[in-house]
Amino acid sequence: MNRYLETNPEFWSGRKSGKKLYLHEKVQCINIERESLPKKSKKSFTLLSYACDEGVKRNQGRVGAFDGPQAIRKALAKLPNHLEKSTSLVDAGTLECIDGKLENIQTHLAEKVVQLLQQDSFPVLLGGGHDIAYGHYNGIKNHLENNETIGIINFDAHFDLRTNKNGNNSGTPFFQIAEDCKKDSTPFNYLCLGIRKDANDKTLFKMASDLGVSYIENNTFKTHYAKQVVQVVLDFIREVDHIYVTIDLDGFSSAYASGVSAPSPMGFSPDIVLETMQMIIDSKKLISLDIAEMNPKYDRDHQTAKLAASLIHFVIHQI
Ligand SMILES: N=CN[C@@H](CCC(=O)O)C(=O)O
Ligand SMILES: [Mn+2]
Ligand SMILES: [Mn+2]
Repeated sequence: MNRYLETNPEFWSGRKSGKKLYLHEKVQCINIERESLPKKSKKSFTLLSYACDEGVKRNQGRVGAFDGPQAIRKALAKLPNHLEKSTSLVDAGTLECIDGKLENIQTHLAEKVVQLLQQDSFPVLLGGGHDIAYGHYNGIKNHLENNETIGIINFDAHFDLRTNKNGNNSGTPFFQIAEDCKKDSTPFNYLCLGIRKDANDKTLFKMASDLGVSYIENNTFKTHYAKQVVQVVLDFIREVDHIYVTIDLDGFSSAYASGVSAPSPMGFSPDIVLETMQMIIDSKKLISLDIAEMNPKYDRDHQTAKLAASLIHFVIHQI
């Protein structure tokens, strides 16, 4: 069984201004099984949590990502609110995987994503293992018309193109999407930014090459090589109708993000991620976002949760 829980507004706490100066004062907690999202807002962002580390466990990783969404929410609550009054920020609650039935929660997540997109809200999904991506992508796909194309941009140290012949896990989501694309005769548009040669074996590089995956390795995914990065990203964006962005926190250097299952000592830095995100936002094609692999158990001084919160803060204020 997996279950849906609405968020207790008390989870959103911080400095009190009485003037909505902070996000905890701006956010509205809604039970999306029973209520609709606010209607009159010009822009709308909806946070939805995926509390699940079953995929990490199956992939032999360090568990703890179940508590990731709550750690991000706590950090986000304290950040200042610069959103327009007419913009809504909703916390639509949490899907919890409590019985190990990962495949069910991915289906449930896809249904919820459809629901948010149909109400014209921009989904911000909080993970949870990177298996969040399979449910998330399916929600976007089910919402769109058949002929509309989706480009996936994954900020990650890993391709996550492992086969799911023994079940879905945090290392298989993009392989599964590629297989579905083959079945549906639709293109598989996948760009990975920050791939580590020391964290993906030869079979994964071969799989990426066989599937026509575009990627930039972590030694080039730096502001120093901004020109090259811009070229690759813009070329990718041009070819698709919509962009789904997924940020695996383990792509960041562990100097910034220790709180993950599989840390990257020589991962990327926040500045190149922000530059790339700005480009994606400017394209007006960004349809949905998730942040995956947050694992508070290994976080130092809440730095990873704060980094995740700052990334979300950036996106919701730049769109
Ligand atoms: N989502 C993470 N996937 C990585 C984990 C790597 C590791 O455990 O070291 C992967 O399967 O490649
Ligand atoms: Mn990763
Ligand atoms: Mn990943």
